Amino acid sequence: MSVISVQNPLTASVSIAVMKLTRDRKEPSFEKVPLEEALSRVLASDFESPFPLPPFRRAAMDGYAICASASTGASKERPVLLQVRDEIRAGYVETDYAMDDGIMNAVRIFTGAPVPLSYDCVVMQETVVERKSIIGKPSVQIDRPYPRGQHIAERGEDVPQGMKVLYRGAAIRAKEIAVLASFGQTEVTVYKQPVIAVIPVGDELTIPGDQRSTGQIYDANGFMVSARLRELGAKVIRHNPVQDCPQTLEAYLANALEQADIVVTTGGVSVGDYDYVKFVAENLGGIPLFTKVVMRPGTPTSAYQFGSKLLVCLSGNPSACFAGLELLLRPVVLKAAGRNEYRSVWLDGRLIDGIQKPSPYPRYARAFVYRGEKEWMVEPLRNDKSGNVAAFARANALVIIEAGGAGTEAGQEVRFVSLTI
Ligand SMILES: Nc1nc2c(c(=O)[nH]1)N[C@H]1C(S)=C(S)[C@@H](COP(=O)(O)OP(=O)(O)OC[C@H]3O[C@@H](n4cnc5c(N)ncnc54)[C@H](O)[C@@H]3O)O[C@H]1N2
Ligand code: MOO
Repeated sequence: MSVISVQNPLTASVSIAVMKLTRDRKEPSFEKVPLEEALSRVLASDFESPFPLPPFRRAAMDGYAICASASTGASKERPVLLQVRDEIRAGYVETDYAMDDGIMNAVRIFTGAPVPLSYDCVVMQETVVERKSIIGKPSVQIDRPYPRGQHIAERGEDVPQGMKVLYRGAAIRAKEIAVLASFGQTEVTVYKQPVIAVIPVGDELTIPGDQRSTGQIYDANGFMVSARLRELGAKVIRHNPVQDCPQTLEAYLANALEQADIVVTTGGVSVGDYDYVKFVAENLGGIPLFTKVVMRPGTPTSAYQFGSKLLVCLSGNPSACFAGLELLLRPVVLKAAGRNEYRSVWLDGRLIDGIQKPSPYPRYARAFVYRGEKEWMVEPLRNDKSGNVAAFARANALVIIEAGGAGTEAGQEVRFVSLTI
């Protein structure tokens, strides 16, 4: 029989619950993947630049490469005329020219092209007078002095060779892909993704595409949790809803715990006669980490340890499921994926509307946050009942309302967690 009773739950605050869930997550093992498949994965080692960037000295403007000293003393009244000896386009092989004896000259050059070492300055074409010549080479008229180094990007100026540019545990997004591509990488060493099984529980649940009978609803949580976990970098095994039957549930959980690193259930975790999830978890030998969280919605959220594996039981009410997913599951999944920053980031904002919902526990309400003139403005969503899935769409934050009292008034300073990754 259950050792954790309704009267005597193992209660945890949100921060303790997160600590219990994350503390034993070990560094994942790693694998190599092709560059384009590295998107949304996590770097498993620091990345050092194998060569300098830019890899050669290059022009930063379209114009002419000159020796800055050739322009010394140049003015409108006493312009300097330089013969244009050659043209260098982007993609040309890096070359050098021996300076013609005593002759000051220039080369036509374009942005991104290698600047020959004999030249130390690039002048923009708009600032000179270009002189065509019918016979012989064209020339360029310079009528002001230019500084050395102008419009030249030196080799290694952006990134010297051997510099750490990306760090282990960083999420790989488009900009990290750009860095790796810049250094010619075809493969990336990434952490293996955690495998997470998602099991919605409830006799009333059916799935889109199946016939829905009276009294049934479509499973929203299973799809929501699976999608979010994928966004967070997990490999997800989404199960269709399982009935409120202890034997069936036990078979599913036992199997899922074999296949996955983390198993997530939704629903069937409260105090009803047919809420079997906790009972089955204990029957299977799970060590309870907590069976109640000081939060609303999502109070019945529970978690069990099975050796190195975890079972996280989210509430069935979609908003409670959502709060548990963002506040408790997100940090665990990020850490299991190898991310070095996995904790929620709390920001301060100002409520633009009151939330008159008394609660003995801190309330985590869905909200829309936007930037005001000086601070973040927090707009609580209307009709934010536990089961109102439609209120999700606009939410981009969870705002915390302190426990006790009758709720919070407009104008109050509040803390919120942003729901972007
Ligand atoms: N006597 C008490 N009753 C309840 C208590 C309590 O303390 N004493 N707690 C309430 C609170 S708070 C919550 S939250 C719910 C949580 O119950 P469960 O987590 O066991 O969830 P269910 O009962 O299975 O479902 C609740 C609700 O959500 C709908 N649901 C369930 N799964 C899904 C899904 N996958 N997609 C969409 N909607 C889903 C379900 O049909 C119910 O309407 O318990 C209160 N009761
Ligand atoms: O706490 Mo329930 O979790 O109100 O929605």
